[in-house]
Amino acid sequence: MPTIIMGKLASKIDGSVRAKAMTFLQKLGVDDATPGLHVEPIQHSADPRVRTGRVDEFWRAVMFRLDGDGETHYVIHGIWPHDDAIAIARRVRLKVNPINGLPQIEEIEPTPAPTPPPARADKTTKPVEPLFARLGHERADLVERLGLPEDVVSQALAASNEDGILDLAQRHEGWTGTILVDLAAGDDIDVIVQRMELEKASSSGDDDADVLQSLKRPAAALQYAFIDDQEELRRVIEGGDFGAWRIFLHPEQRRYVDRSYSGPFRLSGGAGTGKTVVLVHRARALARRNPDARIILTTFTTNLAEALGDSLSQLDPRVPQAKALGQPGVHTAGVDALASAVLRTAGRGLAPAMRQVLGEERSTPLARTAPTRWREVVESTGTMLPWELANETFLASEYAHVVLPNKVYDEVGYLRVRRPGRGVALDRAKRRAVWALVEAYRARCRADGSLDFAEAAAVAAAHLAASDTHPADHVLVDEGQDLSPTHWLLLRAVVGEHSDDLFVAEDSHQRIYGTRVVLGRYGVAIVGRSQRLTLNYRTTAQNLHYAMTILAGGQYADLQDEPESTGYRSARTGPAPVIEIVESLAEEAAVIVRHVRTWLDAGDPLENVAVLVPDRYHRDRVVTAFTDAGIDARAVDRDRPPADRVPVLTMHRAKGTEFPKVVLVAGKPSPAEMERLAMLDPAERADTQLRGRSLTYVAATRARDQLVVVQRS
Ligand SMILES: Nc1ncnc2c1ncn2[C@@H]1O[C@H](COP(=O)(O)OP(=O)(O)OP(=O)(O)O)[C@@H](O)[C@H]1O
Repeated sequence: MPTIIMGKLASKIDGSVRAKAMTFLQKLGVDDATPGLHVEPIQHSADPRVRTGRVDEFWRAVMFRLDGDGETHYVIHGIWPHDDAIAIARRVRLKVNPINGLPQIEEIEPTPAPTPPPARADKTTKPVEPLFARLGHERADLVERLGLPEDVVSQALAASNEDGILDLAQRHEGWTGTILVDLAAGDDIDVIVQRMELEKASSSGDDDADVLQSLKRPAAALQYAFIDDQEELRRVIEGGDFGAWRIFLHPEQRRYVDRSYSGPFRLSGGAGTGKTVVLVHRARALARRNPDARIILTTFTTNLAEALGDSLSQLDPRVPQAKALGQPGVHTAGVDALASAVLRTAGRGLAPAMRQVLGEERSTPLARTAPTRWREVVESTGTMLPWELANETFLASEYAHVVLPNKVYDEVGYLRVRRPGRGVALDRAKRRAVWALVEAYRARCRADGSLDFAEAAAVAAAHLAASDTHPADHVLVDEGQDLSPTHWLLLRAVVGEHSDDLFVAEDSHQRIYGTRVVLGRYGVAIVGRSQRLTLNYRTTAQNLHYAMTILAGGQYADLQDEPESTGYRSARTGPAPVIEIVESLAEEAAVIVRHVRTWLDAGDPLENVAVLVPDRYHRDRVVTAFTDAGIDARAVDRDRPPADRVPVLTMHRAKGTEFPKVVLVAGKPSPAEMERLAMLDPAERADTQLRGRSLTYVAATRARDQLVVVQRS
């Protein structure tokens, strides 16, 4: 039975021919002599291995037949109308690049590349030096060390700016385009050689076997996928460009998916760099390696966990998804739901853990304390603390970062405990006063029997640690920057300390909940096992530049307390973001409706367009404005974004989503918020402001192609 190797170009077939292409490839994968397929060589072709096949009376597939490893393989190059297909089949040749060992398609009479318009002679300005010259990239290195084709190098060396290079990269799929993007970002040649695992190919004397070998190299996976079975074939064809993440992984992504680590591993990377894609692939890889393994895929919220579960099913519906914690397969759940599952299973056995963490028991540990409880306590309890400490932001954070992780349950314990990284120093008197408020808080919780979210995770962690049972073999965490200390204690207790125990994806620029955490303080020792992704797959270079300006100047640190770097690049270009300044809420609504209507009139389906707003108040106003304008829109809360309406989401809810076109309402803090900020201690205030910027960054990076930002003057 021939093996099908799908090229990325071939996976982007015209929608009208998908079903027929599927039937053709299915039959080819069973027997290439099946009547009707007409798999035929082409006379006078540049490559004797080239074949065409009949998809229907109009469409033909262009392929290369390789007979290596004792089997027949077909590399599917693309599907075109009959005459085009014959012309293409005559001039293409599949070979191994002698410098970098990767598969390369050469065109004997290449279609002339569009020549950039000549720079207008302007005597007043100096001619712009091309980008690669400015970056110090030289022809010899590009050709002889990276293996880039001569004609591509000539065009790259002539490009005056990043846009020119990105345009060129978009015309060259696979390793060529990826290397061009890296070069435009200023990467060193050696770094690229190492990252892409480029290496001269040694010849075995059998050309077909050599090409097959090159197709198996990690960087070849950017462009070619070996199809295991019919189900996989269907997913590649139906997924088209949007499904590329399922099949064509970057060699770096592939490495993080497959590699084994001796302990916790951390993968950082900006918005849209494919962290979630790595996690989902890794969950599948772990499940395939050991079908009995109990794998947890977790994140901060239930909505995000649902999206992870959906992605896993899209990647591979055959991966067993475990319904409950502790079962074999992949169990996907929000981290607070995991805590609740541990508490539920423990039942009456929880009492010792509650006493250990809180010094007391709670009657209904499955009930969660109202989030307003700290405010009620501050408002109803007299205290000598200054207002910058007697507020819910400081107290909730002190409780979650110091009191609970250290299992402090009396004043003596609190007077002694270390408070690293808390920013605000507390003398003895202030500590006593803080503890009095903690006692008041606990008394109220005792009265209604509930645990708050941070307590629930702490108690669940203590219970597991005491029982010395680990309900998981591998834990994969997304949005790690948002998890609180007791979440980490819980995850550390859920899985034993062994290889591939914890794999954490995070982006400190996207921390929008809670206070910064340093993992090493909660038993998660990453040391030396940490890497970063930098290639943004989602956002155009223009939108990415805009999003990065939101972060400029902010002091961000990662989960290992190191300054977070940026240096992200995008492989796509598009229009510059549009910034609209408005003076009133009414004008804001009118501008939003106008942009959305323009997109819809141009043929965008409703679900391609999303509006992101600061809060629920704005959200409901925007939905009403759409309804008044006769546009179907829907406020998205706990449910998934609808398929047939314009979704309107708060920026918090937008985390983990993406849309081709986005209107972002940047908002302005309300007077009440300004007042709340002014009351905070300077360290807490700076952190709250940093989170605000992160929220806008998260929202701006949800746009794939076009972004409109609406700001109040
Ligand atoms: N190898 C790939 N080929 C094509 N598309 C990819 C690839 N990897 C990721 N993508 C696409 O890039 C987009 C961003 O990926 P993903 O959501 O994994 O990024 P992320 O780093 O988790 O982003 P965020 O932090 O913003 O949530 C998605 O549309 C995904 O399908």
